Amino acid sequence: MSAHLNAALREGDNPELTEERRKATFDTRKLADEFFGSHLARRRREIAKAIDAIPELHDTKPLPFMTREEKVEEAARKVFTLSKHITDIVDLSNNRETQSLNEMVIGIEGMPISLHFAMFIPALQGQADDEQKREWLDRAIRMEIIGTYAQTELGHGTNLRMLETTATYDKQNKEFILNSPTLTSLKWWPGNMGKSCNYAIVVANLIIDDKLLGPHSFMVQLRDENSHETMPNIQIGDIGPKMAYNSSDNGFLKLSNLRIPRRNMLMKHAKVQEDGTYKKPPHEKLAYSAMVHVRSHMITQHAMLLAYALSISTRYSCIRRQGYIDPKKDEVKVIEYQTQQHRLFPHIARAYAFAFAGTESIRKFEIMKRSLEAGNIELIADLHALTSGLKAVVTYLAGQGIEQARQACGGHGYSMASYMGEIYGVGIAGCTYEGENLVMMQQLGRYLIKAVKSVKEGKKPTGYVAYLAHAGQRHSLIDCRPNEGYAEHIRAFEHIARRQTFRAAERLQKYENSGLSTEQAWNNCTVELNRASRLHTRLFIACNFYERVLDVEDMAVREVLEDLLHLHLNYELIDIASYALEAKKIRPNAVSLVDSWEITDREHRSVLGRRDGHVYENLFKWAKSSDLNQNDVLPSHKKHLLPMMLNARKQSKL
Ligand SMILES: CCCCCCCCCC/C=C\CCCCCCCC(=O)SCCNC(=O)CCNC(=O)[C@H](O)C(C)(C)COP(=O)(O)OP(=O)(O)OC[C@H]1O[C@@H](n2cnc3c(N)ncnc32)[C@H](O)[C@@H]1OP(=O)(O)O
Ligand SMILES: Cc1cc2nc3c(=O)[nH]c(=O)nc-3n(C[C@H](O)[C@H](O)[C@H](O)COP(=O)(O)OP(=O)(O)OC[C@H]3O[C@@H](n4cnc5c(N)ncnc54)[C@H](O)[C@@H]3O)c2cc1C
Repeated sequence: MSAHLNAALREGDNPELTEERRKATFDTRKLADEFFGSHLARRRREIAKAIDAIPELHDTKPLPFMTREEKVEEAARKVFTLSKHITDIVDLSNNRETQSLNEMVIGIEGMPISLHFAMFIPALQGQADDEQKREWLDRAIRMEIIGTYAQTELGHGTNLRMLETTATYDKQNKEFILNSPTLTSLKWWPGNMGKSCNYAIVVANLIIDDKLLGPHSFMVQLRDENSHETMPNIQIGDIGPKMAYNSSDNGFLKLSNLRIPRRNMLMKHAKVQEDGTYKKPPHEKLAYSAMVHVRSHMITQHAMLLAYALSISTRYSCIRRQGYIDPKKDEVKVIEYQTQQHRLFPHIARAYAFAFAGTESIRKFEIMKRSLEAGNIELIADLHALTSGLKAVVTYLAGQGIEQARQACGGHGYSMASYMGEIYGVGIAGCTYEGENLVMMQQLGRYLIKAVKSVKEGKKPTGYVAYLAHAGQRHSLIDCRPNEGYAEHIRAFEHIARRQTFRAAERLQKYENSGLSTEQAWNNCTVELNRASRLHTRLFIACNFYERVLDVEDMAVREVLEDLLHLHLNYELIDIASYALEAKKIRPNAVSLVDSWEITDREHRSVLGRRDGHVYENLFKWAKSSDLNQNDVLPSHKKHLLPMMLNARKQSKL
């Protein structure tokens, strides 16, 4: 491809990176159109340009140099500034546009209205009836109120049925009385609940006439809308610093006989009438809709976190020279080492595969939402199974990829100048929030076991589990002939996933037949079941990648995506680094593959990943700007260490 077509080439860049960009065999803008979808790719460029023109939206100093209070304040300042411009910059109803704006301006460390957009609004959209939407949703969208989603408790998060917060209906006053009866029932973790929010959707166990009716959602006002002071009968605060996400004020909440009107229970599906008559929802798990919404959006978000880490380390690997391959020649760029390529390229392939899978999970969510609006609950189970598996596999593998990308930067990767520490901390939080990964795997496991049962009954499951009905078709890697095409790889993949799912199902059956209770038998098989879920999900990701590549029209882009697909399928199948052949093919395009993610320097917040490749001079600038360098001798040193040493010296002279 002729060099002038490469959109990432600029005058004055580090020549090491320019040399890489000149090798590109495709147009990075066209690949960006595939990665994000052409609409979002264009909008991201427009959003980045709009932000460039508003200096108040730029970082005042690098986030790693800020204290927690400064970070919280910086995020609040930016949210306030954004609120004046936001509707000129993005379409607020478009989650991915709004999310891109958030990542570019505020970054990944959290901000005071993350949960407001991620869960409070989606929960209202999914669970409030029309009258309730008129009362709260419009105000929430205009950001007159800020809300969060308060479900997890100090003692329980995963097992929702054991939540201890209660909402007892008082027929006489037509009110619910909310209580946190024990220490372990305190709400714990909800994002932005500590300091920022004035409302929360609180998930509590509904009790009517002493009858426990399970978790339901209630609108609770936490703080006065004018003074922002905590409301009576409520105790609230921040839970303290975390591994990452420290711009966010995750909080605790204690409710003591708090009375709220009957109509504060979200009543689109389940309803409580004035006389206390309870009407069940059409599907028991509709109250979990906000979680499914986030899970379906987490996949693209984690693909992006992986892309951040890989573009930092791939660019850096092309300006970092260390050691020799031929001792008679100059030191080489570390990207030339076979091990470096094996460390990075399979994860680059995964970042593309995850982004495509994420686009598909969002599409499926939208389809389910529309069909639910038409009164059809059939797609809920399929979507729950799909998003449970994807959420667990992608967050875990993205975490692994980010950590490999950090290690690929050597010592400088450990400095926060690389920003890898924060990307990793934020990435792996996804393994825990929205359902602990190994637990979510079991949710998919239940679905797979049902599919196996239906196959055994002679039925033919459709959709993502259709391949389970092809039992008996043996196909191992050894049957794969070179150049037989990707379909062969997919069939081998299907064989492995199917074999594992049947193995888990047979083991479960064996334990059940042996007289164990269903639950005990299940627990004895969960390692096998989770393996099946993992393989099923990785198969889904691979198939989706394959189908996606078939749709690409631009031949140069299609060719490089096929190289990545080939690498992905081999890597996934063999579960070890790919063959040298694929590595060699990817090598010339490595920088352009990451340039195609079009991550701006502002968004990256990484000295190592700078687009212009001028890393070393900027690392030195970074070091000079450290707070600790503002004084030659630190005040704390004068206070503690110096007296200690002086004292020690005095003692030795005595
Ligand atoms: C100005 C600038 C603007 C910028 C805006 C920016 C936008 C912001 C972006 C912010 C970005 C990032 C934010 C990050 C957000 C992080 C948020 C984190 C929030 C949270 O973590 S909230 C809490 C989440 N908690 C959980 O996930 C709990 C996990 N547990 C469960 O989900 C459940 O307990 C369970 C494990 C699923 C088990 O449930 P249960 O015991 O009820 O059910 P069973 O296991 O017995 O199964 C019975 C039956 O039900 C089916 N089922 C279960 N769940 C569902 C479901 N959700 N949908 C459908 N069906 C479900 C299950 O499959 C069984 O079916 P079967 O009987 O087998 O047929
Ligand atoms: C950054 C962050 C943000 C969060 N934001 C929010 C928020 O906004 N709102 C909110 O309500 N919550 C929030 N949470 C809480 C989060 O949703 C929970 O922590 C999460 O769902 C995991 O639940 P847990 O902490 O109870 O884990 P636990 O269930 O205690 O997990 C501990 C271990 O037990 C295992 N385990 C548990 N149950 C089973 C089982 N049935 N079978 C096998 N193994 C099992 C798990 O696999 C894990 O290894 C947040 C958490 C984090 C980290």
